[in-house]
Amino acid sequence: MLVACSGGADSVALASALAFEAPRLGVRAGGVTVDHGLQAGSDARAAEVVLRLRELGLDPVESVAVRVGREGGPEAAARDARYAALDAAAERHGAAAVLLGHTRDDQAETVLLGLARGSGIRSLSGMAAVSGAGGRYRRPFLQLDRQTARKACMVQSLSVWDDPHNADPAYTRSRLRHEGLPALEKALGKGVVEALARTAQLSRDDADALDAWAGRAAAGVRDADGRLECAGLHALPPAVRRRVLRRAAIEAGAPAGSLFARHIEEVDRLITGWRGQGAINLPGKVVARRQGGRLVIRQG
Ligand SMILES: Nc1ncnc2c1ncn2[C@@H]1O[C@H](COP(=O)(O)OP(=O)(O)OP(=O)(O)O)[C@@H](O)[C@H]1O
Repeated sequence: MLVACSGGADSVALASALAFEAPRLGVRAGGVTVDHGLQAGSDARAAEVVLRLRELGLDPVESVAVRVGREGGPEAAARDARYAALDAAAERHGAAAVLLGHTRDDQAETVLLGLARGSGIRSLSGMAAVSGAGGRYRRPFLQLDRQTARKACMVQSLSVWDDPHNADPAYTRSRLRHEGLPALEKALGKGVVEALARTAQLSRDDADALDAWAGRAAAGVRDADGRLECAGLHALPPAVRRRVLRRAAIEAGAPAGSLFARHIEEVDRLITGWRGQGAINLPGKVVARRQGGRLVIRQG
């Protein structure tokens, strides 16, 4: 197992927990830190994290420098580069799992961000405890509050580094962390973070059930040429129909990350609205076109 450590309290606490548990679990435990190169001195900090991980007894430990592109904004680009580097590190070391330090507070923030975007329940289900190809990514602290992780570091005198981005009001997530959630806790009580994390779990179960339903429904409305029958689609509950449409768009080559609810709603109106004919352009050069009683979604 490899722990992905930024040097922040959450992932340092996780690294220490992994080092402690590894002998009992009978696993070899290592660590990796990613240097995004976005701030002056980030390489020195990465070297410091490597030292700390070694002191905890983790082996192998490495720091990986990545080049962050600009696509989708700096936060998204850094995340993409980080996951690519973590994937490569897992391959290099033959690691079955990469542990991430996301906590219940991160989960609550993710749910609120989804709510504010007007997303469906898949977004409200936040981060999964297990994700990635072959279930590589694990988030063992997803039920743990951030304060406990911080305390664990203090009790063990583990030095941690606070990413200045996490406190920078220019970032939506940071405003939510430092202003939004405390205000919500003041108004609604301390249990709000835990409640939001529970919402995430309930939404995940519901979203999984709807996805399974949509998988079966898709087979029922598709003709031999892969076109979708509008009458069959129309008869489906909207939540299932939108999932069938989304799945068809992704199969036609639309990148899942750029396919938003508003795109699917537009395609949905080709079936349910007055626009009997017409075409909707989707990301990835995919076009959804109504042809009489059929809907064709393919590369345009
Ligand atoms: N530069 C990095 N190198 C390695 N892993 C990272 C890095 N940045 C983030 N991670 C991993 O992703 C998790 C979530 O990171 P994120 O920045 O979203 O949250 P955070 O609350 O700042 O976490 P932390 O307190 O551990 O830095 C971290 O706990 C860690 O496991």
